[in-house]
Amino acid sequence: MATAVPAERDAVARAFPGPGRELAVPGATLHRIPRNGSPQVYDLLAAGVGPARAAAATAAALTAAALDGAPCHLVVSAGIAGGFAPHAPVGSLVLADEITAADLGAETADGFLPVTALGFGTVSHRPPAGLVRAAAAATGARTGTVLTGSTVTGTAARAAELRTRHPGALAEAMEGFGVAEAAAAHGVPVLELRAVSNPVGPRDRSAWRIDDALAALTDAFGKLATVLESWNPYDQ
Ligand SMILES: O=C(O)c1cccc(C(=O)CC[C@H]2O[C@@H](n3cnc4c(=O)[nH]cnc43)[C@H](O)[C@@H]2O)c1
Repeated sequence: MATAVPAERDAVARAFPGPGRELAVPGATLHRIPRNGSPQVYDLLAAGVGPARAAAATAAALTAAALDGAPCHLVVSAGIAGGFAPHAPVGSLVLADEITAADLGAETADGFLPVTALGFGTVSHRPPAGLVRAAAAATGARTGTVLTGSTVTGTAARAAELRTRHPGALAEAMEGFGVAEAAAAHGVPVLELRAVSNPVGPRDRSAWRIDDALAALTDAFGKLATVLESWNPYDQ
């Protein structure tokens, strides 16, 4: 599970009985939590803020696990996010059915072109649909696109532009696409679960509800655990 900052990682960790232990691998520090009655473990990672840092740390953790002979079966990008009103209000949970890079491309006189239109790479990853359905049913999360950007939206105009380009977008954060790129490079499926701490739009720090969002994240992971543990990776 890859969060951006330690406060998010600790919110996820509180959902599990623990205790965990710190494990340093080249390029990342993991917080390893045993799974009840199973030789398998949960590795929690505070990967850093932004898609590049998140991709680098997630890739390091995945490589370390593979070299250790215990490859990861699933990567979960998790944390707080901005929610597009009225679709994802503050305090709600959003599970990505699509993880999309919102600003990877080129600006032209005729508008934004995604990098795929330039003939490169990818701009979206799709988590396994069955797992998204089961996880949403267990947690009560709304499902939709979660956008990844390197810049937090700060105006109503930018929020409207993003919704016009991505009508299915429910939330905006800064790491999911980076985590998903690392997972894809390792052939590992990915989920993104976000708790909405603020509306996407005009900057208003007094409107942030970070503690409420972190509590919602803990609650969600408490409900998600049985879904993750019963999920068969061959049931995409
Ligand atoms: O200074 C600001 O105006 C501002 C507004 C919202 C969020 C921030 C952050 O520094 C948090 C970045 C951190 O949290 C995630 N996050 C939370 N809300 C949003 C958002 O509205 N848009 C994008 N990212 C958000 C993000 O994944 C980072 O990890 C500052």
